[in-house]
Amino acid sequence: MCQGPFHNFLAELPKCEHHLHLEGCLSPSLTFKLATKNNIKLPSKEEKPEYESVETLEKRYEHFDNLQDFLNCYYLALDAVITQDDFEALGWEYFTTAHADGVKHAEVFFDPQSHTDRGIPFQTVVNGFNAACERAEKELGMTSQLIMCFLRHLPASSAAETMQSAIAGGFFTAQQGRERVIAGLGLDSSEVGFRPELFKEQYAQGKELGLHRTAHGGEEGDPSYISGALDSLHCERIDHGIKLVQDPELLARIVKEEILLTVCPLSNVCLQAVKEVGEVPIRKFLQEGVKFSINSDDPAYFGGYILKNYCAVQNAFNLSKEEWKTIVQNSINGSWTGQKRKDELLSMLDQCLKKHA
Ligand SMILES: Nc1ncnc2[nH]cnc12
Ligand SMILES: [Zn+2]
Repeated sequence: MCQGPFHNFLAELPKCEHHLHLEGCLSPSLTFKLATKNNIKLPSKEEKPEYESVETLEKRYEHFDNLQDFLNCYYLALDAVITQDDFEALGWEYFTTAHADGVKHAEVFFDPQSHTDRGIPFQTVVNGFNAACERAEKELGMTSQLIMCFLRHLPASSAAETMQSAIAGGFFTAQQGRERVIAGLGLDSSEVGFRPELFKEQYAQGKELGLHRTAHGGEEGDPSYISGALDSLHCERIDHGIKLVQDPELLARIVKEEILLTVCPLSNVCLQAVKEVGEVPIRKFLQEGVKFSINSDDPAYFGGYILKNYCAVQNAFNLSKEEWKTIVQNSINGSWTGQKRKDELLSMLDQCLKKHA
C-alpha cells in the first residue's frame, strides 16, 4: 500500500510530467477569483446551478459521465481567464503544486483555440504561459516545454490559422541561445469522430519546422486512432493510449518503435474509460515492455496532481521499486529535453533509489 516509507519513496522520485493541460489546472476557486477580478459574469444560478459558488462547482466536478461531459465544464470555466497575468497565474498554479509533488521537468499542453475563439489574442495566451515556465525554471529549478494543442472538434482550417499565429509570432523559432517557446504539437478535445488524419497537414508542417509531435489517442477511441496518429501525424508519443491492449499487433509496434504512452490513471477513472485504476493496463504494459509515463491530465477536475496518480497506481498494482525505476527512467528518457538535463534527472533517480534501497 502507498503509506509510510513507500509514500516517501514515490514523493521523492524525480518526476517528468508529459500529459498536463494547463487549462485543466483551473480550479473552482481560481475560476471564481479570476471572474470577480475581471468582472466576468459566469452562468447564472438559473442557467447553471453549479455556478452558484466555489463549493457547488467543486461538487459538479465530482462526477463526469464521459469525456464530453467533462469538456463542456472545462471550456465554460475558461471564460474567467482573460489577461496575460491570468494565464501566468494559471501556469504558476500548476508549477508550484507539481513542484511540491516532485516534478522536475514538465511538458505541458495548452489549447490556444479555446481562448482565441473568445477574442483573446494568441500572444496573450503564449506569453502568459511562457512567463510561468520561465519563473518555474528560475525560482523552482523546474525545466519545461510548451506543447500547442489543436482542438480536434474544430475544423482543420482553424488549426491552420493557429499554426500561422504561432509562426507569425516567432514562437517556433529558437533565438540567440534561447530555445523555441513552443516545442511541440498536440491534439486534444473530443476524440471519437474527429480522426487524427484530419490534421495531417498541420503536423507535416510542424515536422518540417522541427517541432515534436504527440496526440491524444485511444482514450475513448479505438486503436485505429492510435495507429492513425502514428501513420498520418508521425507522432513520437501517444497521449493516453490505454485502448492499445485491444490490438496486440499495434502493441508490438509501439514496443518496437519505442513510442512513449502518457498514461493518466485518475483521469481514466473520472471520465469512465475504466471502472477503477486497477483496470488501467499498467501491469500489461510493464510485462510487454510498453514505455509509459504517469500523469495527471487535468488535476483541478480529476481529484489530484501527479503524486496522487503515482499513489493510486501503487495502491492498485503494488509495484516493486525496480518497476518504479523502469517507469521513471522511461519518463526521463522519453522527455523532449537535451541529454544533459536527462543525465541530471537520471542521477537524481539514482540518488533516490540509493536512499530508499
Ligand atoms: N483528457 C482529455 N482528453 C481530451 N482532451 C482534453 N482536454 C483536456 N483534457 C483532455
Ligand atoms: Zn489530456
